[in-house]
Amino acid sequence: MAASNGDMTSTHSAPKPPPSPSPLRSSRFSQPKLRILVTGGAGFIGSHLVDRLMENDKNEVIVVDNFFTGSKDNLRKWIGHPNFELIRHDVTEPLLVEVDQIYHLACPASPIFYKYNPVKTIKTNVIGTLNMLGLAKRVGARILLTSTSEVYGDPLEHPQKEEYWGNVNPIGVRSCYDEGKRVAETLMFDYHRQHGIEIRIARIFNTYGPRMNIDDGRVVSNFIAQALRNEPLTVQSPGTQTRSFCYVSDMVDGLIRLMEGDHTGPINIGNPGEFTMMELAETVKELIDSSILVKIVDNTPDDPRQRKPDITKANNLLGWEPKVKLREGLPLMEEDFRQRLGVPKK
Ligand SMILES: NC(=O)c1ccc[n+]([C@@H]2O[C@H](COP(=O)([O-])OP(=O)(O)OC[C@H]3O[C@@H](n4cnc5c(N)ncnc54)[C@H](O)[C@@H]3O)[C@@H](O)[C@H]2O)c1
Ligand SMILES: O=c1ccn([C@@H]2O[C@H](COP(=O)(O)OP(=O)(O)O[C@H]3OC[C@@H](O)[C@H](O)[C@H]3O)[C@@H](O)[C@H]2O)c(=O)[nH]1
Repeated sequence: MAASNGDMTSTHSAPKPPPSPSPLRSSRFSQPKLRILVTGGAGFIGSHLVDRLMENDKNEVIVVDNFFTGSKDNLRKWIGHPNFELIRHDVTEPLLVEVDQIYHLACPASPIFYKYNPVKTIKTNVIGTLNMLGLAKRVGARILLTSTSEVYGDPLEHPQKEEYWGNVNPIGVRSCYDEGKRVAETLMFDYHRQHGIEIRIARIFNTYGPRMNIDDGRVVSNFIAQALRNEPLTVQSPGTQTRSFCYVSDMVDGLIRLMEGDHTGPINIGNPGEFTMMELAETVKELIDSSILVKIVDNTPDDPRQRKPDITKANNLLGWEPKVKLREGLPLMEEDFRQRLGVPKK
């Protein structure tokens, strides 16, 4: 188990050795495939991750999802494949499967969905993560949590480094998600220190790309869908708030490098290109239709005013950096949205 240079765990007491994996792993007679569980694998990032994992014939992928925001459609091409299994299951209930790695993504990610049933969101983050850690402990699996830039809250440091502890409202309407993910990170490190579980934590910054729900509610999907429907782009006030947008293929690459590497994290995975929401609206207009209007609408409480990852760690420890610029990624998403909305390019 690695606690390497620059790793935050090196400042804590030495963790226990990890629990042993299944005896089958050391068999000299059979060479079993690597069994990988992806929770939330029917969602946006999860399904792209599954596509990448399934490219390797030595992997067997099990997806667990309750289909709250995810869909079987995202996995259609793998259903029936001998290396693939899809289980309808809610991670707030215990799960008994035999696996070697766990990518734990299950959790609604768009603010409109995680605020829809905040108690369920926090249960998913806390009980769901506890269940996946219990599973990792029993079977000796390595587990990766997709945490979030929202652990930095409305950040007072800019750009955000992993060492920054954040500025989060513990009782606000976003807290079910922000604080839920913070507790999930705590649980990961406690299981690591107390039980020697091999953990990996990715702090994901806003990610976009094909396959996002058309009505996901996040800003990139909203603007593209609005532009294609000839509706005004709804910029939430003041419009000067910033985000950094990472294309989904870069994100998946970062997650796999983190899982396969020697560093527990937390590690920021995101694209440091920073845009105001007004700039994003102007870029979408320029790409899709310059006659589209922009409408300033009310914002929601506790919306972070700025967000930009410092990716020095991802760069140095994982050899990772994003490749796809916003202006390259948006047209790929536009094409996917055109197909799904049935709006051909003029
Ligand atoms: N996309 C982003 O910008 C972003 C940013 C930061 C963190 N993340 C994290 O990445 C992960 C995936 O995000 P996404 O954008 O693909 O969102 P998504 O909503 O498309 O995917 C989440 C998936 O989890 C499933 N799910 C939700 N609750 C569940 C439960 N209790 N049991 C089983 N399955 C459940 C959903 O049905 C869905 O398939 C989430 O953990 C999210 O917090 C995403
Ligand atoms: O129609 C819209 C939607 C959103 N916005 C603005 O766009 C910005 C980004 O909002 P989004 O809803 O896309 O996403 P957020 O940045 O708030 O959270 C996101 O990033 C962190 C992840 O963990 C979350 O899963 C993800 O939703 C906000 O400032 C919001 O006010 C608009 O201007 N118009």
